[in-house]
Formats: sequence, C-alpha cells, structure tokens
Amino acid sequence: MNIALFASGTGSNVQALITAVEEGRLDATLVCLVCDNPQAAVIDKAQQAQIPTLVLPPSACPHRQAWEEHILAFLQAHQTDLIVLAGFMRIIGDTLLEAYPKRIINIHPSLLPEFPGRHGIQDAYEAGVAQTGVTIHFVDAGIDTGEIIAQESLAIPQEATLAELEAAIHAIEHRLYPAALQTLIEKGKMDK
Ligand SMILES: Nc1nc2c(c(=O)[nH]1)N[C@@H](CN(C=O)c1ccc(C(=O)N[C@@H](CCC(=O)O)C(=O)O)cc1)CN2
Ligand SMILES: NCC(=O)N[C@@H]1O[C@H](COP(=O)([O-])[O-])[C@@H](O)[C@H]1O
Repeated sequence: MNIALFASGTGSNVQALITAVEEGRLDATLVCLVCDNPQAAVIDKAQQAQIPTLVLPPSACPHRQAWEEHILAFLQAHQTDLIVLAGFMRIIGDTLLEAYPKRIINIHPSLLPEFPGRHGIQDAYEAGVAQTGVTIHFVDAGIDTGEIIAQESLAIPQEATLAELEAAIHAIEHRLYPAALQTLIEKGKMDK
C-alpha cells in the first residue's frame, strides 16, 4: 500500500506514521509528502525520513484546479494508492476526490460531527463539554462529513488547560491513526 501524506504544519502525526512503519505497526510505504506551507516543520521530518516532498502553496498556481492537477501528477509519479491527510489545512477538491474515490482519509481532533473545521480542540474546550476525542474519516466533498472510520473519546478534566487537552488529543492521534490505517489495510478495504 503506497501512502501519500498531506500536511501543513508541525507534522507530529506524520512522524507517528513514519515511526509506525519503521516499527512494523503499519504495513505500508510512505511514498511522498505534499505540503502547502513552505515554513512547515513537517518538511524537515519528511526529509529526515527520505520521503520525497512537494511543497506547493495554492498561490503558486493560476487557480485551484491547476494546483490539484500539479499535485495529482506528483502522486501518480509516486504510484500513490492512498492519500492520508495529517493536519492538512486545505480543502480537497473534485480533481483529487475523483482521482482517489474512497481513498482519501483525514484525522480530526474532535468527535465528529461535533466541532468540525480547523479549530476542533479549542472549540470543544471553549464549549465546556465533558468529553471530546479524535475522529478518522474518509474525505468527501463536504468538510469533515465523510464516513467515519474510527473514533476515540476523551473525558476533559475540569481543571485541564487547553495545552493539556491538546497534548492528550495528540497522544490519542499518534496511536489511533497508524492502528486505524493498518486495520483498513488488513481488512483489504484498501485493495490496490
Ligand atoms: N474535501 C475535504 N477537504 C478537506 C477535509 C474534508 O473533510 N473534505 N478535511 C480538512 C481538514 N480541515 C479541518 O477539518 C479543514 C482544513 C482547511 C479548511 C479551509 O477552510 N481551508 C481554506 C484555506 C485556509 C487557509 O488559507 O489557511 C481553503 O482550503 O481554501 C477547512 C477545514 C482538509 N481538507
Ligand atoms: N481539521 C483538521 C485538523 O484540525 N487536523 C489536526 O491538525 C493537527 C495537526 O498536527 P500535526 O501537524 O502535529 O500532525 C492534528 O491535531 C490534526 O487532528
């Protein structure tokens, strides 16, 4: 299973997937990284792991479709079977959705459908809910509306700070994402 990683930021989930492959917990090949942010720390993580990387902000292309077509050519050049979003902060459009039907997966730091969007952890924290969690889902044309693959909940202690909640959420993500991807691969749901 050839996986293309998409990320925009720190890359702790990318690093967790790299480590899972190295430790034999994820039976896949991480064939490339796509990043929209030239300043993202994830770029160095991919370089350390010798993962070919495309850094391409949408602003570098004349329009969004051209941006996706450039990305698609890069994915095809690396024989990509599955796209795994790991903190990718751009909306995936029709070009990639049609090229990879039911083969684009995202991780989101809330119990969807609660708290969709780019600030799931902070939104749950500020809402004062008793629990939140992590969702892994297929990506469709909506935002965080795709079929749910896996979820894990987390009780929010009353005295917890936002930083403590973020750390607890990330700890779940770094364990859950490799495990959920491995289950999908083992179940053959991701036939090549
Ligand atoms: N088609 C889909 N694309 C993406 C999904 C999805 O479910 N369907 N998940 C998102 C992740 N995400 C949060 O859940 C998210 C990321 C980005 C945006 C957004 O509005 N991005 C803007 C640009 C923002 C910026 O310039 O900083 C954009 O892409 O125009 C919303 C939600 C990943 N993609
Ligand atoms: N809407 C999607 C979203 O909010 N994704 C979230 O971005 C973070 C990326 O962290 P990382 O760069 O350290 O992996 C993760 O918490 C991920 O769930």
